[in-house]
Amino acid sequence: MTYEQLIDIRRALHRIPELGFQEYKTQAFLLDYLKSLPNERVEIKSWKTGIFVKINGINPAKTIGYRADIDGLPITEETGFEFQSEHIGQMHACGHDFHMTIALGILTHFARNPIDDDLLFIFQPAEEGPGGAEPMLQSTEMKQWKPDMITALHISPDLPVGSIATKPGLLFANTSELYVDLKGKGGHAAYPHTTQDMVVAACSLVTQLQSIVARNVDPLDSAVVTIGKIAGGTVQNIIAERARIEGTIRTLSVESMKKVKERIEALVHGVEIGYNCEAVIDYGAMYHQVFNEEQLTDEFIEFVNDDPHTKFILCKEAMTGEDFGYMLADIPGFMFWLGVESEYGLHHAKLQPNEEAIIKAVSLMCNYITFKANQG
Ligand SMILES: CC(=O)N[C@@H](CCC[C@H](N)C(=O)O)C(=O)O
Repeated sequence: MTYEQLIDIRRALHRIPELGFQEYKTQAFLLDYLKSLPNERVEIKSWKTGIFVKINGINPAKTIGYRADIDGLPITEETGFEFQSEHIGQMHACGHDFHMTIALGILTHFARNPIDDDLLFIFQPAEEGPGGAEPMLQSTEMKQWKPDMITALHISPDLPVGSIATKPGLLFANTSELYVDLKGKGGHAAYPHTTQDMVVAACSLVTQLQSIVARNVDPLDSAVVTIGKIAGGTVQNIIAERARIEGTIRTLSVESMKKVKERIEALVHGVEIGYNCEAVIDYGAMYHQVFNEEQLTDEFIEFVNDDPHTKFILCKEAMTGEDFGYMLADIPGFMFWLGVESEYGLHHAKLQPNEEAIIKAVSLMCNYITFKANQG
């Protein structure tokens, strides 16, 4: 595929971001493109709003897997691009338009130039939530076509174009969403003594939650408790009967996740008593940590280091979450960052990843997959 074709695909996908398990237009776009490929060796199976694509090898000894996530985020885009999102309130602000385009670029190369091994491309819905990797892993399609190794990339706005970063072992954190619904007794703004104000209770809870990382987690360990949304009340002169906070928890170990949740539960219970209200906690979706298999990752690092067009950066683990962690817990493989240098970061309305990174990633991964297939 040419540079221009890749850019056209990325921009077309960028226009139509959709939230988890609602990726209907995205799936239709991908299927349309896939059907245009030489079909002697290509098998396609839709799974919910995702897709499995198998490219049958000439003399397969193994199956190499490659996963791309396909969902967008509930953010109103502010890039001002001519190809800006057509879906108000939704944006590819985590680079999944890049991820899909790169996967299509690699896949197209091997559909036209088959190699010995079988290849499995996975276009996975709902990475941002509630999680598509785990159910896809359990699907009959995956059981039938299960790869022997698997890889995936994520764009990194912090790194320069032409660079790749990863590390063996732990790369991304364990995650859990967090929702707390508070219910008290609302009433007239002028009679607070007859009510239990859930705006005040929610604000107090958010402040108290900050003490968990500061005072309950070992400073040499790491954790994140972020509240991304707080909502409550109706108008300025009614005391709120209900409030809701929404957040996410990140830890580097399963034990720390357990401890952080215990502290959250204790603080929420304290708010129930202190503010005379009812509280319900829901942990929503939880993601397994991303843990890179050592041998394959070391080999990939060596491969990248030998590539004169790519700079390798050994990175630290990040508090990002990725449900690709479920696939890596079952199939040997690794994940890595792709440098796309953007002034604005992931999950920002002005994220502007540099498109030059797309063709570089396609070329690197075509070479890597060929190298793996040549190992027999
Ligand atoms: C790569 C990335 O940004 N992933 C998301 C995964 C979100 C998981 C879940 N919805 C949560 O918020 O816990 C991330 O925010 O790290």
